[in-house]
Amino acid sequence: MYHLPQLKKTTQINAIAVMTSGGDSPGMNPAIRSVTRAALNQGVRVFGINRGYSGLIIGDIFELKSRNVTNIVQRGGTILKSDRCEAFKDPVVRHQAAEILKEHGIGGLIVIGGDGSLTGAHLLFHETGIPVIGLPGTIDNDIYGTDDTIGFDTALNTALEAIDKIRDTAISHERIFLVEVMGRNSGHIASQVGVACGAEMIIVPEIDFTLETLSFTLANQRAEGRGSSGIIVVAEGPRPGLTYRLARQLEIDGQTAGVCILGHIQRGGQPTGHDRVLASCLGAAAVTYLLAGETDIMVGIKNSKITAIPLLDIMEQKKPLNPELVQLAQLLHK
Ligand SMILES: Nc1ncnc2c1ncn2[C@@H]1O[C@H](COP(=O)(O)OP(=O)(O)OP(=O)(O)O)[C@@H](O)[C@H]1O
Ligand SMILES: O=P(O)(O)OC[C@H]1O[C@](O)(CO)[C@@H](O)[C@@H]1O
Ligand SMILES: [Mg+2]
Repeated sequence: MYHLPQLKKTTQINAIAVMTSGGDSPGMNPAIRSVTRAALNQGVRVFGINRGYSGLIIGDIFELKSRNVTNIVQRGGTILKSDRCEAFKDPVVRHQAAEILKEHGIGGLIVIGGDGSLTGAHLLFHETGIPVIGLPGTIDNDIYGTDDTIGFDTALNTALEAIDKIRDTAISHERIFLVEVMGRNSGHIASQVGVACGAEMIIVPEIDFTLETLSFTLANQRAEGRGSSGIIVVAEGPRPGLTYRLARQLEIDGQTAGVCILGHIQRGGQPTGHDRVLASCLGAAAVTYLLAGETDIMVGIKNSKITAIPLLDIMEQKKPLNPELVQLAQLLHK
């Protein structure tokens, strides 16, 4: 069980805002609920910002009452909606956003999102002085400084449910399937999904490869007689179409493989119990930190403890992938 921070309210903040930004993730709703109710219980007003930074810069802001977050703890997606907002990368626009927050009397902002969203939050504080607290809300689990992110566990289980079904067909028809999971810049989903589904091979952007060597390795594994069917988990990576390119290479080399792109199914659905508890604890902790005068931090999990990590670290450092998982999957498949 996580222990919540025991800090007293030391600021004069009497209104805060909350938003979700970047790709949605299952667990954003319980996080919004927790932030809202934790603040209201301390006599602090709460404002919801629609569509992340896109809503902030046009003042799409409304007051959240306790009833607005009723019955959302179990719901996927985000009641506040989410977006990617190119305009927020402009410092002039960030200054305009700060003015809008001040006009509403908002003394602090809680941003639930991925590494990009938290970078935006850091810059907003750094340039305008608006206190910000980040919450790690992304299925990618690619945020430096936290072992876990809200939505990762649900996405992992959604992918596994799909892959277990694909494996039934793979076994029946003695076929190989290349299954693409999300992760444009990181292989955290792929590596954990790969181990958990018993994949024959895991392909991630953090580990260099060429299509030719992958195809060659697979051909060798086949030659060693490692079963007539198989699942290869591929992280989508930065260039769209990787999984199809790999299938084509296999075909050139005389092998055949089916392709399944899991896509946005991984971002939807009811959050797991794990993600609901994580979101509820981190949401309440974010409010505690903000009202105690902390700013420019993300509230995350390190070694099973709730921890505050400077947003600057998140912006400057990349979370390393544990290559042992990729090797373990291969070892366990032998
Ligand atoms: N360097 C930056 N400066 C200012 N704002 C940024 C910056 N990077 C990202 N943002 C803001 O955060 C938004 C979301 O970022 P991004 O698309 O990287 O997703 P994310 O938050 O990392 O979530 P995920 O990767 O889970 O989809 C961007 O559209 C932009 O509004
Ligand atoms: O289709 P969209 O919304 O751009 O999202 C795709 C990206 O978002 C993520 O799913 C994270 O939310 C990445 O893994 C993926 O590359
Ligand atoms: Mg990201």
